[in-house]
Amino acid sequence: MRLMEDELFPSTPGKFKIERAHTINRQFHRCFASTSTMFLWALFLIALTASYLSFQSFVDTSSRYFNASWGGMHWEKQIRASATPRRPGGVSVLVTGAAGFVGTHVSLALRKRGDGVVGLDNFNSYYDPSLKKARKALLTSHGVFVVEGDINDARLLAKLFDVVPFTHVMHLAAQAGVRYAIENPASYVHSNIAGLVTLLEACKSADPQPAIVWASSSSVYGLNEKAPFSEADRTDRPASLYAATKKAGEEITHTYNHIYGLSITGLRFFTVYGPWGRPDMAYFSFTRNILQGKPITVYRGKNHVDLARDFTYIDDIVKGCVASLDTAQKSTGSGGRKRGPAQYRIFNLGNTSPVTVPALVGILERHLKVKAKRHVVEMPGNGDVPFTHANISSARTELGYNPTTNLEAGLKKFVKWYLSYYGYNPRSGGGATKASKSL
Ligand SMILES: O=C(O)[C@H]1O[C@H](OP(=O)(O)OP(=O)(O)OC[C@H]2O[C@@H](n3ccc(=O)[nH]c3=O)[C@H](O)[C@@H]2O)[C@H](O)[C@@H](O)[C@H]1O
Repeated sequence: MRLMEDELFPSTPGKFKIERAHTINRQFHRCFASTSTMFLWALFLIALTASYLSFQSFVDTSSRYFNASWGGMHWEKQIRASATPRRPGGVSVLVTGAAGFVGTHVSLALRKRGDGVVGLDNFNSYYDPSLKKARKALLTSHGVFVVEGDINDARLLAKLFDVVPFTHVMHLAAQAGVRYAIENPASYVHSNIAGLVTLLEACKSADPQPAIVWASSSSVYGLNEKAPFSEADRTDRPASLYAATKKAGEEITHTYNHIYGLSITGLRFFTVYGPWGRPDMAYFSFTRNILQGKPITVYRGKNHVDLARDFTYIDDIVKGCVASLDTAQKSTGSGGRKRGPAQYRIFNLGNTSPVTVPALVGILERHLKVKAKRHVVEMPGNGDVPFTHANISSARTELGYNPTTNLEAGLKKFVKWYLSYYGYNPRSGGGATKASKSL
């Protein structure tokens, strides 16, 4: 085997060879010297890149910190102040979806009687976020602090429970709307399944564990034909993905109740309407179109049967929500472990008197004093059910729930609010022209 030395010092001695050997030797040292210089340069470049990257990450972290909509001592102080009850025996409630329709009303009702309330809302653009901002402004004016954040943000939830020992969670954040699920199915999984689980994980780990009251839906009855709908009826035939995610929510909350001892109350809301309502709902969009002289599409069921809903006025729903909070027993777990069986309830919150969609349009025409341009079409197969009708005897017995507002009276209040909020200008129905400060 030839050694490297043999290459440099060939076996036959001679001047040339010796000189050549010296030359090679010099080249070797030069080469070695340049390699070590390169090595130093490489080291220098690596160090430079590393300092640049760590500086970048420092800038990123700092800007995230400074741009974050939550966190910091001032923020924590605001959260604590908002969560502190102002009456003896008052409760401290985290309301998710607080800038939503039901969330705003429930938060205000709790605040007005002296409970501590902190709101959480992601202000997504499913419908006009300016309406959500106006609701937030209303809450702020009543001393309710609303955090801008998502129920999927586990860090934020952990922080909120770290700052405040909430006694209750009123979980109203959700992707609502029956027919929109055809367009954006993932949003239902994101909010109604993944978001719910993230919230329950935070609640289960919180110390103390809060009692949870949350919004299920009348839509879980799906293709049920037995009327009125009772809590014990079948709910395994949902007609829309929305309904399926709400039904899944009932199963998921049951699991957390069973494993971790979380106190759970699920409320099946029946087509809730009223002031500060949701623009995607029929009564709201019909009002806008009627005032703008645009046609409205009225769906009709099979064999020309009118569709009907057990429309429920917001004030009645709020009473049901508050009564649910008041009658909720404490969760039994701690440190993420169940210590005993916990309460699990499901209630219908409806009005018990279904009204057909054409009759709803008739009431709106009277209150608005404008005739609607009705465009009647067959109900598309996109998740709608022909009718809903609540049996509310359980809620009556256990919550003292007693709805008192019929559709005629409720829509009168809605129209009054609509005109005060959007103004009489028929072109302004899509955006706020003035924000009312009262309900
Ligand atoms: O109780 C619930 O669990 C749900 O209530 C609500 O759903 P729905 O009862 O479907 O209300 P909503 O859309 O106002 O349609 C009312 C009627 O108008 C008909 N309808 C609707 C739109 C239209 O353009 N034309 C029409 O005839 C339509 O066919 C229907 O017959 C909530 O949106 C939902 O989030 C959920 O909470």
